[in-house]
Amino acid sequence: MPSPGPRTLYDKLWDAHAVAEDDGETLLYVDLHLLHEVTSPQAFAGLAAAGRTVRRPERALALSDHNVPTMGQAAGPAGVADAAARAQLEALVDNTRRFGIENFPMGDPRGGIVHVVGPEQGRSQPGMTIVCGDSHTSTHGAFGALAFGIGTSEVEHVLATQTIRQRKSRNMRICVEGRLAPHVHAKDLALHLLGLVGVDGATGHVIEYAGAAVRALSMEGRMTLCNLSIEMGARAGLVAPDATTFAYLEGRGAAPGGEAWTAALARWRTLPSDAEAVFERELRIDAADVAPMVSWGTNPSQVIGIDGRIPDPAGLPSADARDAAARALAYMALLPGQKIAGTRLDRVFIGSCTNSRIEDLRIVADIVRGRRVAPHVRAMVVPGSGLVKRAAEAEGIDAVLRAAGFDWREPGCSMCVGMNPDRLHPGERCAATSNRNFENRQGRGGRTHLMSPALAAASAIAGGIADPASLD
Ligand SMILES: CC(C)[C@H](C(=O)O)[C@@H](O)C(=O)O
Ligand code: SF4
Repeated sequence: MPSPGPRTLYDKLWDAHAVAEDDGETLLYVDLHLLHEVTSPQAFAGLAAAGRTVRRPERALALSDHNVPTMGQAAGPAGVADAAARAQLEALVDNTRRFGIENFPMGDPRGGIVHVVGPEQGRSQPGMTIVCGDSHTSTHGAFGALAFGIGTSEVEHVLATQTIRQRKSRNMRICVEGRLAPHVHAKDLALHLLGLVGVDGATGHVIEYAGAAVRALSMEGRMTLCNLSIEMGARAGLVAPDATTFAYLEGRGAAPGGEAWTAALARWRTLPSDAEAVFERELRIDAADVAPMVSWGTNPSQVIGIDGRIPDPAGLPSADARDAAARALAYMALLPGQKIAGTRLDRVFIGSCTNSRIEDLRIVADIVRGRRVAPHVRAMVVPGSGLVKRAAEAEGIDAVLRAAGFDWREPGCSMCVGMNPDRLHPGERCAATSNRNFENRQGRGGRTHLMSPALAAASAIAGGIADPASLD
């Protein structure tokens, strides 16, 4: 049932996919179902046990990313030492073969992190509904697609029916006017917004990012921004499709070609929110107020600018916030009032579905070219896909990184999450370009500071948390 009157981008996506209503819930048609090895084995097992088939196998794509080691991938799943990881990787190969789903297995050059590969292959397109058993599915909203994470039982439901039950969220718009300063990137904007909105401040909402500073972002930047929407509690993040979106998609594998491209463009141009559309919540910020950001705590809203000092829990408004901050500081081994810049690091991790695309790696290479990683730091760069890796190698980025002392790895989630051999040791402090700094996430007792690739690169060189401007 189309909503009456002017509609937002979200309303339009919703209306175009609603196939039935029941008791306040809507059954939405799913255009693209992305799968990975961790949240799909039970779904396939359930499907097989019920004697069901996959309704539209051509609308699914499977990737192996969380469990894969980032060295020696050519050996395939059989070469994975951890038995549980190996079983999940092998199950994905078997299940996709059995049900006729396209799969880029471990070691396939087209493979990599699901949220990097979908867009790269041209599978993620404006106007679509996209789901995956993974919270950071919000990334694909950068294309003007309604993209959100689902649970394993829902993965089974989508496999069987190509639909998903949903309750409609409220519309929220974040307008970012003006221009980001030099060395300030989409990641800084996302962390800045997290600091303002909080980790559950956007619960029950779908956020549309708008304004001149968002329009000026590349597709890579928009993906980084939408990726972190889930950390604010939002159901999804969205950017209206425009010339930047179309230029990124034109000629990409699965993107429409010829007359279908012209028809798609005409359709996609109708998607942006109507001028009179109403958003239940609006937030406006000036891009010039966004500093290079760093997290100091154990959730991604606990952030400060690179020139800032660690906050004093005693100054926080509620008992809960004071307790959370005190606990975070104890875990992170940081003191109130301490400057964040200069905090000594053991490790640097550049990668993850937040920041492992070619543009991210170019930024890193530009900063570290001709410099050396500090001797006490172990730094690694993990491209988001095999194709990002190849593109970087064709540009000589790998050579620049290796010469600076970085480890250059094969694609995967890697040290974003401790599900593969790339982990922090207890007590190690790491600058990371990923999206979650939860306790023990990068390895038991590991301490994570979230930041942009630019800051992570500068920090690797300086040996402690550093502003790239300090190297200029
Ligand atoms: C393993 C997976 C279910 C999880 C997610 O949903 O986000 C992971 O990708 C993460 O980033 O924590
Ligand atoms: S890179 Fe990290 S955040 Fe992204 S899907 Fe993998 S584990 Fe999740």
